Amino acid sequence: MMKIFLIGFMGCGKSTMGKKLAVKLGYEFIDLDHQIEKSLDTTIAAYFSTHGEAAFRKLESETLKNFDYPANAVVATGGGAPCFFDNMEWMNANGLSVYIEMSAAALAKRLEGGKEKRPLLRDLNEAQMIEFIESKLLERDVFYKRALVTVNGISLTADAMRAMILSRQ
Ligand SMILES: Nc1ncnc2c1ncn2[C@@H]1O[C@H](COP(=O)(O)OP(=O)(O)O)[C@@H](O)[C@H]1O
Ligand SMILES: O=C(O)C1=C[C@@H](OP(=O)(O)O)[C@@H](O)[C@H](O)C1
Ligand SMILES: [Mg+2]
Repeated sequence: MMKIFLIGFMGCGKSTMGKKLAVKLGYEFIDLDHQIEKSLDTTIAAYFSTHGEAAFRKLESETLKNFDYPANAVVATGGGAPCFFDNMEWMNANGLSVYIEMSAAALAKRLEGGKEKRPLLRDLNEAQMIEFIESKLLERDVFYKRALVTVNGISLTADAMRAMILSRQ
């Protein structure tokens, strides 16, 4: 039984690489944000604007801890998940956490086209984006650094992730 939790800032590739890694490992892929949207029958952006971030964080933590995981799974978490409640400790106690690390500048480039579905970014202009990412990354890095494995998100491949993970088992 193995659960791999992918963590890292918005845009580092948790959802994209998670799907590919799951195929490589023959594990199931679970995107916690998609699970939350499915259970709410609305988007995270819409939920944020009607209920606020605190309500979302509660729901996120409950989904993370109470999801009926298959035996072997690659789990893409949301970028804020490790930074609230005891979520990071829970992940480390229940699986292998993998931090996909990237610089603020590289993240800003990646996120240019993906702002709309991310409520924390959608209202920011280009200058505000880089400023926000820099300060938020600094604040969150202390949580991300508790991951059991760290990989660099630039030119990351599913094969490289697989090799890194298998070497830890
Ligand atoms: N390894 C990668 N190389 C290049 N682009 C990537 C990579 N991983 C993700 N992307 C792109 O970056 C953007 C954000 O990816 P996504 O998987 O949604 O990130 P996250 O789930 O961590 O927020 C998407 O446009 C995706 O196509
Ligand atoms: O960093 C965050 O606080 C968030 C990241 C998002 O997921 P991605 O990291 O997959 O974009 C999503 O959970 C929500 O918009 C909040
Ligand atoms: Mg994602």
